[in-house]
Amino acid sequence: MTDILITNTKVFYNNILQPGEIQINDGKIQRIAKNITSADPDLLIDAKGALTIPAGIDVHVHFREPGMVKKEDWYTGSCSAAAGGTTTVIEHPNTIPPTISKSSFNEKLKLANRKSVIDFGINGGVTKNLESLSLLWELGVTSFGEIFMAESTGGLNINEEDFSEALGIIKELDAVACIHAEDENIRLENEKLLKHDHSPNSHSRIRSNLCEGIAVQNALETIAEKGTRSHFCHISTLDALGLIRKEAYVAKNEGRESKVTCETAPHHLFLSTRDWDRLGTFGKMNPPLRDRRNVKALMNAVNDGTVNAIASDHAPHSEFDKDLDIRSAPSGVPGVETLMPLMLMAVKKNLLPIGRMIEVTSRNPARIFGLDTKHSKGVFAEGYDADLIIVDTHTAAPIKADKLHSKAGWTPFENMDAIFPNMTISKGEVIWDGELIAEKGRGKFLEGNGYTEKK
Ligand SMILES: NC(=O)N[C@@H](CC(=O)O)C(=O)O
Ligand SMILES: [Zn+2]
Ligand SMILES: [Zn+2]
Repeated sequence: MTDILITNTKVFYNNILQPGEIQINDGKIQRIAKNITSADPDLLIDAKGALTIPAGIDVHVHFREPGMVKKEDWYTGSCSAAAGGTTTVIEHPNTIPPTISKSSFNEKLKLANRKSVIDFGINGGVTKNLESLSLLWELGVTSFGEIFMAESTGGLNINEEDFSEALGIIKELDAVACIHAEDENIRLENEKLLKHDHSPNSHSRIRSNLCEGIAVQNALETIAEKGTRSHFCHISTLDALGLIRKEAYVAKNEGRESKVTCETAPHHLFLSTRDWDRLGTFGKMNPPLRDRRNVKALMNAVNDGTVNAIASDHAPHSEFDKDLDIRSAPSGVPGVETLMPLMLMAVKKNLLPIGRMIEVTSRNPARIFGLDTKHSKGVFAEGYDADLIIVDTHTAAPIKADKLHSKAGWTPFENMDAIFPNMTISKGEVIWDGELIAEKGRGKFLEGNGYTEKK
């Protein structure tokens, strides 16, 4: 008995796009072949020539629960992901309370278990709680961070000494440190210099290219000293890319695997400082919008392998909260639902090949955080989770906030063309087909590598 058979589809398999059929059993991909005649499926999906590719794994989202459910919660955040073709997320710790202790972790886990419609990991926060990191690791956090080197939403930034000590502990645990790399001193200095300039784009100048570059450079020194596997969040500048590229090059020459990976966000790939006029304070995020030179370099870096993953940094804030002076408005933009649609659109525009898109939206995110080996995620092959989307690449349409499912109710990508999935399948279950058909709480917690069964 077969649960699902997808026919009349195209798959990216053995490095080429080709016609195929996919058989799904017990939530897993059972077979991928040209023709599967033996199956007797419960559900036959005729894709009518559309593409079937791995669903997104978004390793950087903020679902705001507990503490800020007016902005988002685990149900709306995960529904938003599902409707945009993402079936796995890793949620970051700057909630209220922040996820920095056993009790705050358990509180978040309970809420997520009750509400999430997709599978999820939870990251452990790193502040003054250095003595709690090993316990958080045993409780099952996916990785640590984002570790804030500078102030951002939630005020969890830490000083250099704690940063260095934290990386030492994370190395001992053999976990991954996710790093928000901006330099707090440079930020403060620039803020002082620009104290009379309250134009929205002053935010890009306060958190300058140098502000990110210096932070990445300092972090790389600590990483080299401690030997910690580290993942840079939302990289946005040429300067940072240069440093990360160099580290990868040196590692290769020395015949070792680099300990460093990085992600960039769709808002850094598809928006620029030109959008300040259109967006005003709604374009405020950390790190900030960059000029066209940086934006171009980022897409090149996605193609040449320097950028390993695309993650949304989904940071929902209400319109009411955003509608303030540039200094007072909170930083962050929603994006979990538009990540895959924008990346598919980029493929259509020949900005990157489909194979590379699949690598940066599912294969690499799974690999970096061990979701492939431990949880059968992010590999389009027999025996792996059937987390798939069916997309018709001819159906580009403008993004409209009122069609999205986040509580934010707005998007910085309004009216930009994107390709939304016709169908999202999570572990062999159709959870989106133009309508959400996912049961609240069906999503499963993906324990991290340090998880030890409670006795
Ligand atoms: N990116 C942002 O500007 N904001 C994020 C936090 C973060 O990722 O720094 C948020 O949680 O709002
Ligand atoms: Zn951040
Ligand atoms: Zn973030």
